[in-house]
Amino acid sequence: MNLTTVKNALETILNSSQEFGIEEVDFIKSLGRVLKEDVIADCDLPPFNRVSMDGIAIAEAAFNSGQRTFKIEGVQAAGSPQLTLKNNNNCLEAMTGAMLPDGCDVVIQYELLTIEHGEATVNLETVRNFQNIHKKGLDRSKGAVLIKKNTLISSAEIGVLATVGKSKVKVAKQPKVMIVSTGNELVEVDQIPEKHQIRRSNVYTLVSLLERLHIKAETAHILDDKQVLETKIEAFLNEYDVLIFSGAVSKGKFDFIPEVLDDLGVEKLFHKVQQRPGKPFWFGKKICAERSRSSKTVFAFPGNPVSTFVNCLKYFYPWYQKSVGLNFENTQQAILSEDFYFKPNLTYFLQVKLSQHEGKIYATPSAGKGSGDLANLVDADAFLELPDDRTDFAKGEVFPVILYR
Ligand SMILES: Nc1nc2c(c(=O)[nH]1)N[C@H]1C(S)=C(S)[C@@H](COP(=O)(O)OP(=O)(O)OC[C@H]3O[C@@H](n4cnc5c(N)ncnc54)[C@H](O)[C@@H]3O)O[C@H]1N2
Ligand code: MOO
Ligand SMILES: [Mg+2]
Repeated sequence: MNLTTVKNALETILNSSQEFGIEEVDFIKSLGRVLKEDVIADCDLPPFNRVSMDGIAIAEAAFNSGQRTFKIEGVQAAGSPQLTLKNNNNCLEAMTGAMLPDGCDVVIQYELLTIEHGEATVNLETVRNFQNIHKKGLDRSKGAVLIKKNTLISSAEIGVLATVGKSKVKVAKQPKVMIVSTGNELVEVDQIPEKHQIRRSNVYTLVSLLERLHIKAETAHILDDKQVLETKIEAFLNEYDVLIFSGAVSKGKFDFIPEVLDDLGVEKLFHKVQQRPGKPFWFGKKICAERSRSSKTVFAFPGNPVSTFVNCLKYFYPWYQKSVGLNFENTQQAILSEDFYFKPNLTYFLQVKLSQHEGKIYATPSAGKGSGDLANLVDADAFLELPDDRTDFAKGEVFPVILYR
């Protein structure tokens, strides 16, 4: 049997990544999306010399000439236009966030003052020019690139978008995704299964995995009926950019997905990967004739829950990340905390529990009872990727790790 290596499978998948265009969204809805324009400072940051302590604003020259008591001329509040110190020997009370009054270059906080009869006396030997003043343009200058194109928007970026007045922002369009489960044995979550049935769980795992990427996928369930599968999948291929299947890709009498996809003109790029779990993974693409640049991508994951889970993380995630312009290299690694043995000539995605010790991340095997044991996923945190070229993995060795928490 001809198995594709994990490396080749991933390479094929990354080579078939595609862009889905750009759209403009309200900045507050852009969390988790990928920015498709540079965000520029529309003014200096801060935009004016900003008082950073509540107190009084004075002229340094007056202080340096020996003066310690200053008559209060008025109050410079935040949100009020800039005042001017009329007499250089006086002061203005000035609040945090206010413009530094014209003629002042030092702010002294209330804690270091005594105020009596409209005069402030300073209990200090020296002052520093521009003390307690956040200087105009100190953080960034007008015109500076504050956020680069292709940045994943987090709460930090949301604040910056707001501050430069980007109420609408250009982001990568998300692919339209349909997640399909198959199988006569599956019933809905709110149903009581018969003795021969189980509840349908994989689609919900997949929906939630895609939600972490801020993709809102739709779902469907199709029984093991080739004709029905053909009709429904044909319609889905017309409507969606990506189809993700779970189940019916192995050798069973009712594992119709590969032949149905073939009948519908989806080109198989590989079927079966040299890995466990998730070996019968089928991946393909359909080029749409009428819009030649657009194509449909099909991830048909094996039905066992752990297979579906790990394959979505290992293959769909980087495909999506590359498609929208994000860095997709998984550089995370962990140290195996005990010896492990795995005989088959397959890349093994070992379920592990992670822990930290002296700044290092350790992975303790929590292998579970095979790819049907989805309960074990709750006890683990990640998959440690053990290469297919050997059987013994020693305590202390470092391997790539795919986290899901
Ligand atoms: N003769 C062989 N049999 C099998 C092989 C093989 O190489 N030769 N491979 C095994 C491996 S490995 C896997 S993985 C599974 C893959 O099976 P399918 O992709 O064909 O999936 P199904 O047969 O439909 O289901 C397998 C298993 O998963 C359960 N399942 C399916 N969908 C869901 C869902 N949405 N939620 C929860 N559970 C689901 C299903 O009930 C089955 O128990 O094939 C092996 N067999
Ligand atoms: O690929 Mo299967 O997932 O080993 O059970
Ligand atoms: Mg099967």
